[in-house]
Amino acid sequence: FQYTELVQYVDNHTEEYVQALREWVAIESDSSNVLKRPDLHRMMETTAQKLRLMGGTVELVDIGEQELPDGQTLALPKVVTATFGTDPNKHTVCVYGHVDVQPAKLEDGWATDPYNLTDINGNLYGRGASDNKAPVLAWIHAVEAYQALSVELPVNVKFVIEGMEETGSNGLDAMILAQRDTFFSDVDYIIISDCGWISSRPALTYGTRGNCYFFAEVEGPKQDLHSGVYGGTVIEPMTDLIGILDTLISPSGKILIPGIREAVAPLSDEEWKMYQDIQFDMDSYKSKIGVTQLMYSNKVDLLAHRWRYPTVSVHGIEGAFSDPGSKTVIPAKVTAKFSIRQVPNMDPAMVKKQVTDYLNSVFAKRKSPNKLKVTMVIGAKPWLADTQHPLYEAGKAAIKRVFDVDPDLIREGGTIPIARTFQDVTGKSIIMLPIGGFDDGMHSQNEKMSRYNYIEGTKLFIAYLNEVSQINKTSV
Ligand SMILES: C[C@H](N)C(=O)N[C@@H](Cc1c[nH]cn1)C(=O)O
Ligand SMILES: [Zn+2]
Ligand SMILES: [Zn+2]
Repeated sequence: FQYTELVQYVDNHTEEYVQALREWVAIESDSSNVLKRPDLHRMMETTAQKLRLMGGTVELVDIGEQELPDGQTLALPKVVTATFGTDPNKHTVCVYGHVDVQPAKLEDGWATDPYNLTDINGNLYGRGASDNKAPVLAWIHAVEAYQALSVELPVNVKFVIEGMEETGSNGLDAMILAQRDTFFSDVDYIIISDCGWISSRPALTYGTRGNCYFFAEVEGPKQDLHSGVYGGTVIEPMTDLIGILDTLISPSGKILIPGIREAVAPLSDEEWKMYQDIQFDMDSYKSKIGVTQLMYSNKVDLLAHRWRYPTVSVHGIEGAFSDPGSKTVIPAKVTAKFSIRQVPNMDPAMVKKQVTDYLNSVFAKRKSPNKLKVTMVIGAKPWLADTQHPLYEAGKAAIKRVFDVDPDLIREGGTIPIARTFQDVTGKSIIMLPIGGFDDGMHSQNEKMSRYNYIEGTKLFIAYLNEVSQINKTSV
């Protein structure tokens, strides 16, 4: 294994890698904004072209259309698949990633233009830098380094890169099912690098939470009304909506929807011990996010509620007045967006019923003439891996080689909607091998990827491919 030469190659091409990330970040591939759909299509084509230029067998797979809330349809971004090597004597890994991003606007409070990658003290700031463009590029560059030095790839490498992850991976489940016996038939392992470390120590991730995302719409008068002229005479949709939202979770974080907490798998002694052993500084966590108090004051409770208990988050209210200034209006129709992170043994179909029944019953008690409509727009299941699997041993060995430390074994509080589908449909084992930093600010203002994590992460992927090739085919 020519590790030294490969690492040298990476170090010599750092500026090209940063430039590649700059070009990708410049594409506003926001999957939640229908107006940005042409940019998202361009992002998928750009990704495919990079892989084509490397000589991969590349396809842009049409996954159909998405239906919008107003009944119109919109073409989904195609999924990029690529294959490098088909040697039946080698393992085949499939690297999954996404190149769509969360929304970002300078006026949200970014210090720099979110779509112009900006290097400040070795940190590369830009929307999607960490989530998930740099990790996808790092994987591509890892394969490219082998090719450039004419070092034979130790495993066959496939890629599945999608453009709808941030809105629930619409269309990807069906594509995986359709290609289970073709593209995925020779895949041995799936690797995902779409999460971050928990500290400055590298980590391996063995679980993600799922997510059930809801819209709750309350509709009243036929148009917005002057609050001075009509206030006090109409039953306001916003008051109804805030009233029912306030019944979802208590101030101390207890979910009030009947049946939700009962479904959660209990914390085992072994888990408690694992969390206890993780080095995690509560004070630096607090100072990083700018709060003086957290929901829990001890490490185990905090990590458990971050990773393996459900939570309710309220994200926004469509139709509500939210601009600067002091408009005096009664909005006629408002739609709350909230989500409930899912953990074993919750079931999204059950959660949909529990939430809908509960909100309807709470709303009925208000005896309001307004109309409530509850819909679940995403129902992603949680995912959990067996950390005893050789994939994790390979991960530990690769991290030891590159960083000379033992990794943290962690879970991810966020959701990678497709992880569970990969597991259930293909039956293959999955590992999450993150390279994002603990303070990258994914989904937030000033998201960044450090040069260090990007470049050392590329080396980690190079080393990992070699470690996976050492897994004994008969031992798994
Ligand atoms: C962890 C991953 N990088 C991510 O950010 N996933 C999103 C996916 C999602 C879930 N519901 C809607 N989108 C997330 O966890 O928010
Ligand atoms: Zn992501
Ligand atoms: Zn994300």
